[in-house]
This record gives sequence, C-alpha cells and structure tokens, in this order.
Amino acid sequence: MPERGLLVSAPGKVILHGEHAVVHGKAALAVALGLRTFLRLRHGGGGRLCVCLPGVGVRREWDVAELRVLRDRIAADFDESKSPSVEQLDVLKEFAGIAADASAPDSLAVLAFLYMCLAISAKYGDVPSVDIAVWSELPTGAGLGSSAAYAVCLAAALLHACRAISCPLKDGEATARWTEEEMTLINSWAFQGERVIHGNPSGVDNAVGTWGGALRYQSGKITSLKRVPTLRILLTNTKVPRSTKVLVAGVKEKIVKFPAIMNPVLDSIDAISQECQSVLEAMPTNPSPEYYPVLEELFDINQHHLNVIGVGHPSLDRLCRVTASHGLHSKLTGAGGGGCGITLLPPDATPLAVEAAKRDLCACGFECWETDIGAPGVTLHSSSSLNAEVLHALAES
Ligand SMILES: Nc1ncnc2c1ncn2[C@@H]1O[C@H](COP(=O)(O)OP(=O)(O)OP(=O)(O)O)[C@@H](O)[C@H]1O
Ligand SMILES: C[C@@](O)(CCO)CC(=O)[O-]
Ligand SMILES: [Mg+2]
Repeated sequence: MPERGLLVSAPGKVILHGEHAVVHGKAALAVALGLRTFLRLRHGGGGRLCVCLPGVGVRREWDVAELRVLRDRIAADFDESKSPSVEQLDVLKEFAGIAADASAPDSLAVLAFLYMCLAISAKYGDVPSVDIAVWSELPTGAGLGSSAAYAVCLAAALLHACRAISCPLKDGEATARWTEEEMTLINSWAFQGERVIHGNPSGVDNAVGTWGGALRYQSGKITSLKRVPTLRILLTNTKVPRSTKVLVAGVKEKIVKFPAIMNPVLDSIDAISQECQSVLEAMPTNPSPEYYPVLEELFDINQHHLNVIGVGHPSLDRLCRVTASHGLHSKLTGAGGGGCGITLLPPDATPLAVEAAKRDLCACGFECWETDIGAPGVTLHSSSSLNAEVLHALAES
C-alpha cells in the first residue's frame, strides 16, 4: 500500500453549542458529520510536488529541490507546538505569489498546504515527491468545518509520506484507523493548518475531524461523549459566504472593547453547553418527545447570544423565523455570519411539517438536507471502499 499511494478522508462537523466561546476557553459540544473530505496521494517521482484542489480552483506544481531550499530558509522553528510565524508565512506567500493580505479560499488553501508540507518534512523526512488531490462533499466556508477536514487529511497524508505514521490498512481491508498516538500527532499538525487558515482557532474542528463521534472540547481537552442519543438534525446552508478568520477576529474585538458586557455572554454560552451535555447524557438512545423542549430552548437562547456577540446575519434570522413558523427551533452553527444553521427535528415533528419547512427554506434560496451525525474520524480507505462519485472526482483532479 505505501508505495501505491494513499486514500484518506476526514469528516466535517456540526457544533451544537459553544462556537466562538470555545476560542476563549469555554466548552463546545461538537459532532462529526456524515459529509467528508477525501484526499488521494500518489507517489510521483520526477522531483515534483503537485497539488490539485478542485473545490477552490487550485492546481499547482513545484520543484522538490526548490521547496527544500525554501524549507531550509524558514525551518529554524518548525514544530507542531509552535504557531506558524508571520515571517514564515510572509516568505511562503512571496514564494507562491500570494498577496500579503490575501484571504481568498485558494490563497489560504495553498498557504496551509505549503506550510504543513515544509514543516512536516523539516521535522520527519524529506519533501515528498507526490501528487495530492483533495475533494470534498462539504461546502467550503459554510460553518461545517471544511478547513479542518482539509487540514486533517493533509496532516495524515503528509505525515504518512514522511513516514512519521504507519499505514494501518492491510491487504483486503476496506478501511482502517490510526492508533491513538498517531491520531494525536495528526490532530496537532492539523491544528497548525487551521492556524494558517483561521488565525486563532480553538482546535475543536480539527479534533472532531480527527477523532470523529461526539465530543466536548475545552482548552485543548477532548472528552468523548459516550452515549449520545440519535438526534435528527436538519442542516441549512444560507449560501451567504463568510470567513471564520474575520468572524473570530470580530468577536475578539468586541470582547476587548466591552469586556464587562461580553464575558457574561460567553459564560452563559458555556452554561448552555454544560446543560445540553447533561440533557444528552440523561436521554435514552432513542428518546421520546418529552426530552426535546429543553434542547429546543437552549438552541433559541444560544442563537440570541450569538447575535449579541456579532456573528448573526439576516439570512440566519430568516432561517430561524421560517423554521419557527413550522414549530421547529434553529441556531447558526460554526462561525456564523451566514453559512449554515441547524434545526432540531424532534420525533413528534410530523413529516408534513418537516417537508413544509424544507420547502420554505428552499424558497428562500437556501439548500437543506438531513445528514447522519457521529461519523468516524480520520480514516484510511482502500479504493474499493469509496463510492464511484468520490473516485471519479479524485481521478479527474
Ligand atoms: N476542499 C477544500 N480544498 C481546499 N481548501 C479547502 C477545502 N475546504 C476548505 N478549504 C480551505 O478552508 C477555508 C474555509 O475555511 P473556514 O474556516 O473559513 O470555513 P469552514 O471551515 O467551512 O467553516 P467553520 O470554520 O465555521 O466550520 C477555505 O477558504 C479554503 O482555504
Ligand atoms: C467559530 C469557531 O468557534 C468554530 C468554527 O467552526 C472557531 C474555532 O473554534 O476555532
Ligand atoms: Mg474552518
């Protein structure tokens, strides 16, 4: 397998509660989504490193010898525990022809790729001569953790190419996962990729992308939620573009400007995450309707808080109003400012009400779908375990 290449995937995520507050040391509850990002690595030869990212319109190719020189210029303090420095990123931007203040998806994706590739190869091996393609089922920049799923896939593939982690997939197996220790390494390098893309990420998104399932995340501490009931959730993409980096920076500004006003709001969001976790843990696996009113009220309160800290958007207000008119409760998920919202579908919601809500959301120009939650984290695949659409997308790349 190693010399034939590698197929790896990582899930997106939905944050139930705690987005933004988690950046400031509060708890977040997050679950892995049944929508994934896929990466194909092929061993190249010919001394070239090629990357193809159709989701953001990137196809780039570099000479490995040139990348070695670049790496040695900025290698002094590459480490998974140290943030990428402004100076390192400036050198990479100049090399890749990216403007100093660029924030477009393609620029950030190339920058994160170059940083991770050079940093990982400086620590564990040589710059690999490989051909990498990444394709995703996740909408980019919509609050579902597309940046983290991308960074997790890259971390796994690059660590594998530099022989820092093993290849657990045996002949004849469809999928395999890495050991806890290897996943910890993947997660810490994915966090570096998130740092390049986000500026100041909490680490919750890459933790879900790596470990999967449902988890509580606070200040780097990951606790897996053992008994999460099967929740039905409707995801709605308002299709309003936004940048997590800009939104996270905006919240920080507000906290600095009005600490006495904003800190209690973050404390309240923290208490909501706590309350939600207690309710989820008390619910049976297939809960009856009487458990849902508290979860619904927590959605409503948190949505108001997220508006207060400045990450709402008229499109998200509209989403909440439309679902409320069908008796359903929603909140934004991820960084907000547009992007996606989640709607809780309790077991007593009639199929008619859910269909009517979906129809009205689509009439607003939104896209909505139901998806599984609690999906597995970073996974290695045999090509026969991937469906035709994924294989086709990666082959075309
Ligand atoms: N499939 C992909 N290929 C390459 N780059 C990607 C891909 N998906 C996401 N990215 C990178 O991640 C960036 C989007 O990250 P951003 O954090 O703003 O949104 P998100 O991760 O989708 O939402 P959130 O952080 O709120 O969950 C894009 O601008 C791009 O640089
Ligand atoms: C907005 C935020 O809390 C979640 C983005 O999915 C940012 C982060 O935790 O890094
Ligand atoms: Mg992100």
